[in-house]
Amino acid sequence: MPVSTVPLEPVPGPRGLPLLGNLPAFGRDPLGFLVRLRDDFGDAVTWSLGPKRSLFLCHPEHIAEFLASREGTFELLEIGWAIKQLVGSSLILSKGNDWRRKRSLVQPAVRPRQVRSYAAAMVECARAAADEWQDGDRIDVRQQMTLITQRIVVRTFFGNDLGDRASALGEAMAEAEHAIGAELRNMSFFLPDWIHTPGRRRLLRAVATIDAEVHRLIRARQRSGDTADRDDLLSRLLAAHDEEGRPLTAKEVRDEATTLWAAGHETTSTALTWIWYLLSRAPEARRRLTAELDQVLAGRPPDIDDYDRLQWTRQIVKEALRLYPPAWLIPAVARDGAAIAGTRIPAGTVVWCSQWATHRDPRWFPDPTRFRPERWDPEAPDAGPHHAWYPFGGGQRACLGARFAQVEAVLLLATLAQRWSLDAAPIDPAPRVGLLLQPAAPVHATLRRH
Ligand code: HEM
Repeated sequence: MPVSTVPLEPVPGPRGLPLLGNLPAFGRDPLGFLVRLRDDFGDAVTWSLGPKRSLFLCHPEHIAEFLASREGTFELLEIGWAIKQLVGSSLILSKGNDWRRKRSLVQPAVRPRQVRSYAAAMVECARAAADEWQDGDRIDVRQQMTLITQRIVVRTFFGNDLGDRASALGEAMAEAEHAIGAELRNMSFFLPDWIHTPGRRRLLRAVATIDAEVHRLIRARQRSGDTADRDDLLSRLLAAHDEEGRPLTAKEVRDEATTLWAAGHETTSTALTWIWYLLSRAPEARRRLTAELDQVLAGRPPDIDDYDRLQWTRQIVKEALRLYPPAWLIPAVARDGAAIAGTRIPAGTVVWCSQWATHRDPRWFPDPTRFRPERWDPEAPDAGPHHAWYPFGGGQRACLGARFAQVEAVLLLATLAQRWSLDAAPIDPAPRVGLLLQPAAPVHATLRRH
């Protein structure tokens, strides 16, 4: 585990209200609040979220050490009833040995070799969408990107088994995600579990549809017994065995597949929405993108071997993930013995770091609010220490789908930008805060065929 060489000297942050602490200020403008903590107080700021003592970390070395120690001296912050309904007891909510077992069983389904086998489906789904577009059409970018990432999930996770049930499952998933987002935004996660608001009832109905569909697919696969011959994610999960030879149960397979779906498609479609928005305002970056696609692909569709060759395309994705990281906050609760840079953190303290605050820190990224993919040029990098960029988190609990997501974003951008130019209308660049950082208003773009 990396141990920080930068001393940790926590200082008190802004004064808060009795009982509520800084919760109202945080609730009003979470992103602005965190940036003010960083600018006005420094690298390690204590503040309070209701009665809970919190510590906000801003220095990349402290953040790296914090992320790396989470499976030892920190534990997950409980995030409530709604997410549990969707993901059950999946690895994302598990701890200790249970988490280790599940992570090791799920990992093979998304490791780089496996992602290679999903790449063709990613490109096909993007091409199918690009075929449906018409010159001059005005599209809702997020809606279109979500449609494509949903199709990719359906294909790469379940093969072609879903048939015409794909849209029912997709709609149920979208409904469940919407209900969870609303629960977080309305702060209803503070309500006791037994209170079923209309939003919670909608969530339960959507989850019932998801359960029925996914269990139907699992039973069909188990009956046909052909998981070894198939390359989709569901087959990989059904074929996985732990060290003692135990497979995942059907319920565990359902929980992990649903988690990967939920964790994996809206994050990527959000990232792509920001990418198109940023490219619309960066003509030089677009020109370089077109030139790279012409030179590397010469009119043919991209494949997985192009991923490494599409250097500028990857830089665009990386820079967009810096400026608008879909996941923007990582909390964990200190246990006995927690320490960072040798300084003890009292048990029960909620420790936070925020990709938004670190990625926009001028010490690590000069001119931090500007979209400059060239800062990632391999010959002349102009970006801070390695850990100053962490859209996928870090340490043992780092995003399991980071490779999947990056390959998907690069191949989708290449496939679509090869044929289409998107001119997005300006919107307020400040994002809307929810589980993910979304554009505050729909991003509408006019399509122009190359
Ligand atoms: C741009 C897209 C994505 C972003 C920005 C993103 C970001 C993140 C972040 C920040 C975490 C928490 C990491 C930590 O606590 O250190 C995470 C966890 C996770 N992500 Fe992603 N993710 C993306 C795409 C995906 C995809 C495509 C999948 C699956 C196919 C996925 C599956 C997961 C899982 C399973 C976890 C939980 C890991 C664990 O607790 O052990 N993510 N992701």
